[in-house]
Amino acid sequence: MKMADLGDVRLHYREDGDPDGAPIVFANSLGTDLRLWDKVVPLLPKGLRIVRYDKRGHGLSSCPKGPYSMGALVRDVERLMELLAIKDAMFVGLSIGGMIAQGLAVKRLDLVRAAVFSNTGAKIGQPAMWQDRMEAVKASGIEALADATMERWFSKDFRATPEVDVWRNMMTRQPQDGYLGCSAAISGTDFYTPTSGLRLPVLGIAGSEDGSTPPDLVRETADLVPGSQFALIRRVGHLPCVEKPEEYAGLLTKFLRETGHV
Ligand SMILES: O=C(O)CC1=CCC(=O)O1
Repeated sequence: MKMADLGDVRLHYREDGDPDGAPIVFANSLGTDLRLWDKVVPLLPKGLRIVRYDKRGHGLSSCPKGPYSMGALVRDVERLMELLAIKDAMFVGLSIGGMIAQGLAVKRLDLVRAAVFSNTGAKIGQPAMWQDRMEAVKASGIEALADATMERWFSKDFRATPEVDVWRNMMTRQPQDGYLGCSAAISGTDFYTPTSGLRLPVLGIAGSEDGSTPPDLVRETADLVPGSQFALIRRVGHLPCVEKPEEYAGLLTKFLRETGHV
């Protein structure tokens, strides 16, 4: 376990693979921590430097007082990558992690050589929806959102398995202030214009049963970047890396090869 002290925040991160290999950085979604990628990491090609981290207010990272801005979330990973001397990475971001990927690529193309916009959007939901969600959490805790969230995160088949409780517990055990802080950041983000200016290899990944960022939104977001690719994983919800890790890792491996990372 490693902790990066970035001044106003301490980020928990983990490195796997070859420290001298081509870097791939993973950013996870609202209500999850870096274990989101546990099933995918062992399926990636050997020889990569694999870095994942808990964004502020999540997992084992510190939880500064909110609300957070998307700019702060982007700055956190920018500073983490600088600290770890990582450049030219493949950046894989899921949901809010995919927003962080867009923001980081816009700001620091030297850090991001290629990006995966997984189950994300240039804009996710409407401010009124996020306001309702934040009020429900303030009134009754994250638990109040858990049942509806599992329906967005997972397909019907997966929800019938006992594993769904693992992810439900992960969500409900995130710090409430971290969940609220990141919700505020999503609510305030509209990347349509900046993402349209990006010029780098992009792969959009969507889940056919994603109740949070439906395939059309992911495709529309990837399409903002000329030459981007799009892949649909069938019979999965918002977290395809959990439901179909082999297919997900297969898409990443193909993209890593095409972009010269392996
Ligand atoms: O909770 C959800 O609906 C899923 C989600 C939206 C943004 C994010 O990061 O996760």
